[in-house]
Amino acid sequence: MDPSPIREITILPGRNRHGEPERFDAITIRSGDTISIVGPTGSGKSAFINDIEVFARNDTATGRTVLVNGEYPPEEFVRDPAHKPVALITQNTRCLADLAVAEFLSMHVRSRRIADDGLVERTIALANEFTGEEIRSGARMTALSGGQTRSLLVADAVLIAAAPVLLLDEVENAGIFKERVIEVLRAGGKAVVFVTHDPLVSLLSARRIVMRDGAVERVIEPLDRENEALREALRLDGILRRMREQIRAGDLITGPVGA
Ligand SMILES: Nc1ncnc2c1ncn2[C@@H]1O[C@H](COP(=O)(O)OP(=O)(O)OP(=O)(O)O)[C@@H](O)[C@H]1O
Repeated sequence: MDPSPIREITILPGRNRHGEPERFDAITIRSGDTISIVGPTGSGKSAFINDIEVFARNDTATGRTVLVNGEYPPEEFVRDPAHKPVALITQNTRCLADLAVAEFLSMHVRSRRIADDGLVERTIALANEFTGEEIRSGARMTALSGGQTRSLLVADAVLIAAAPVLLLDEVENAGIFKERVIEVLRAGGKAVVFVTHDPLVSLLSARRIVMRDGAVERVIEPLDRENEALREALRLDGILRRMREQIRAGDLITGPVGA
């Protein structure tokens, strides 16, 4: 029998790097939530999402505990990839299967016993909404670029694994359209937690967790107080995106850039 659906994931405080207790009560993640984890290098951002990925029970370096629907999660959530409700995608996520993209996805569809003929094509189409470099169904998985691989794995996590919670560890640096990813995840009722150094991703998230010294230092919910900053970040991101494309295409960038 399938474990009951996830309503919420709760993170209970642990300790900072010096063994002192963290000063938050509990952080709850629900469907549709967008959360960014920010803070200096080495402040414990990845450790925070790794605690969620492994459903920590005071058994990791941070001493945090992660509950599902207010209880310790069932064993399948932790051990069985087919039931795991959390998908973690990092910059280092690589695919070792030497298969064509469509074969790889079909294998995943079959292993989950999903009867849906168009699912593989829809997954590739969704991945192509996330990346500017088109992924073709016949391409080898091992030949995809970093941005293509992560776009495909996000699309796979959304449509085939159907994970309700996505943890994305600094995936934005490598050729992914972050706005589109956030839009799709939000519309699909996913909860998404980003570890990020990118101001736009942080501003697009509804909540921001600030890490320092291995601990959660603050949880910020800006509501609409950052709307102006968000508008500006979107404008600047658009300029940078166009420049990146022109540079990649070998063009010389002349004339006004702010249009
Ligand atoms: N509360 C803690 N107690 C003890 N060790 C911790 C704690 N939090 C994080 N660490 C350890 O500190 C190191 C750095 O943490 P982490 O990789 O999570 O930082 P980060 O903010 O993701 O850094 P970067 O921005 O460079 O990716 C890791 O080895 C991690 O296991």
